[in-house]
Amino acid sequence: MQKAYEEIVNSFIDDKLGLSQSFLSDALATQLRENLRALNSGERLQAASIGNQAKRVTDLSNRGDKIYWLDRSHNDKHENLFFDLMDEFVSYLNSSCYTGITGYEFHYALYEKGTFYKKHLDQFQDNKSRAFTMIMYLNLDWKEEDGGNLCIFHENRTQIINPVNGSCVFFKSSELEHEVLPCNRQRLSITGWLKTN
Ligand SMILES: O=C(O)CCC(=O)C(=O)O
Ligand SMILES: [Fe+2]
Repeated sequence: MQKAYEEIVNSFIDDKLGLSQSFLSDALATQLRENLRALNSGERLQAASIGNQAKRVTDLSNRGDKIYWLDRSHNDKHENLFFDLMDEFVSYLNSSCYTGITGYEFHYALYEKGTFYKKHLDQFQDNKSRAFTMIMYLNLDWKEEDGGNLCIFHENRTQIINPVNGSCVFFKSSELEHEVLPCNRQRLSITGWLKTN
């Protein structure tokens, strides 16, 4: 995994946007995709909200994905393998880049056809604990006509990311505004935040 971690850190240093095309193994991506599909079939996903605590509201004009928080207490073998990978990545970041990450949170996200997430920043105004955003994609054979690109708004250009299976993006949650364009087919991912105190 060291190579994927280095790819992320090097592209983050160069460009504020860490990127690896092969962060999740095919086997783990397949298992997580199956988990997410099963949760969706069992109607376990919830409409995502915007805002924090008391200000939390569902607002489909801004955000149409459905989510489910991962947790080690689910005792799901594949979720736990995912957390093992995140623990390893956080140790790598803290030891090689002194990032001081003390926690994290991750949710599955499913965008049905026609849904999107308008331009936003991931850090809440009243809580700065989200230091880095990570997004990992679980979509096989994603094509241009499927839409659903992640647009990253840099100072003077927009970077377009395809939500390709196993790939990962990583950026500072307070820094880069971003948007998910409308999807023309179901779009699956895991999104999370690495936190500092
Ligand atoms: O799925 C993506 O590409 C981005 C998701 C996102 O911006 C978020 O959940 O905050
Ligand atoms: Fe976001």
